[in-house]
Amino acid sequence: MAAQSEKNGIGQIPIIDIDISGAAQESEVAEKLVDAAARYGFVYVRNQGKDIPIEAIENMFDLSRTFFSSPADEKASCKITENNRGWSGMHTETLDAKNQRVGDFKEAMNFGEFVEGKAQQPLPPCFRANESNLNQFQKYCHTMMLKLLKLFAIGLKIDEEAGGSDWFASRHRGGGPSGCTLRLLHYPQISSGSDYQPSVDIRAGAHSDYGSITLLFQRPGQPGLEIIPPETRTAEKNYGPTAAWTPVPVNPPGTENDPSPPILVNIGDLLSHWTNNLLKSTVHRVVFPKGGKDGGEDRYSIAYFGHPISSTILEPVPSEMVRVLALGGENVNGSGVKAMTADEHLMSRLKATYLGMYKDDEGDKEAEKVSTS
Ligand SMILES: O=C(O)CCC(=O)C(=O)O
Ligand SMILES: [Fe+2]
Repeated sequence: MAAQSEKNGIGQIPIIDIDISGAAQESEVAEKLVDAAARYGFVYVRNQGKDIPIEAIENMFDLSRTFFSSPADEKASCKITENNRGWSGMHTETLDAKNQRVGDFKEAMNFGEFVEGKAQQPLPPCFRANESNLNQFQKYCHTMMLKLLKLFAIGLKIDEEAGGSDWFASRHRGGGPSGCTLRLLHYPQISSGSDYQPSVDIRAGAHSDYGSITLLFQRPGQPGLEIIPPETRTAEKNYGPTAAWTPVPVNPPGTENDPSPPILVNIGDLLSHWTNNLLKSTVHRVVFPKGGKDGGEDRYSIAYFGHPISSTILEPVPSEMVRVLALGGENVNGSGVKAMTADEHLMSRLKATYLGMYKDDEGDKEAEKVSTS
């Protein structure tokens, strides 16, 4: 099928088809992908079940519902630890501490990498019985991430002699652990009598993702994601209610008849930092549906956070498009910045998110330093 990209109006995130045949089409799609990532930091990837079978996505959502409805002590048996794996309950995570009164109205389950098909973390019975499906789903996501990274490298015209189209992908596969994380998310509906304040409370506070790229799976009829388009962002980092929050529909026009909503792909802080902010790490959040206290439905989503191999040194990207953006200061290509590894970058961001879980308090300071915002 022909690759297709359309900008359906101002402020709308482009929809791209990555079902590619032939090199000419590949570079056309790659260019569109880089344009979308440079302008919005987000792009919809049509989902016809070619990269990831629709059934595998449906099964993951079924499993997610089963897990989140299981008894509290079962969930507590795999509680999140410093390695960022496991279950985090309601209000555990506070993505935007400056603007939030309480933590996010969500619960989540993080899976780190599997080794030889086995999870490297405690699993409650429902996941234990589905370990091979979880492993397979993670593989699908990882493979799709590598395909996208290849397209980004082509779109950025990375120098052939330095590795060309494989430059990013080769730093995300084989040889050692990485921060790659599969995350199931559940945003429960508000029960009557709960301490929920519609004017301030939020399902997931404003944040940008930490890694290279994120794949996000959403469900029809369960909206809530919003972004601040980079071009509307102000210098003073206003992520509060008066920022230019723009809803991101689950099914943008033209995708309603696809077998599954498009997969949203967004750029994380690390890839933005790495490309001297050519690709944007866009701030986003998840809000409650309008309608008040007793309204709304449960919302489920699944995110795959792609990261380079932990020991990867974030050396300058050998691309003229990236080099011309080197202005010094925060840029990897500039002077005076310590070349950090992917793992150092990730740890600095995690410490800022899970207030209190990491014992030292350096996280906030380090996060400020590496933030691409
Ligand atoms: O649930 C969503 O739609 C977004 C989740 C998200 O942004 C995250 O977990 O980083
Ligand atoms: Fe996110």
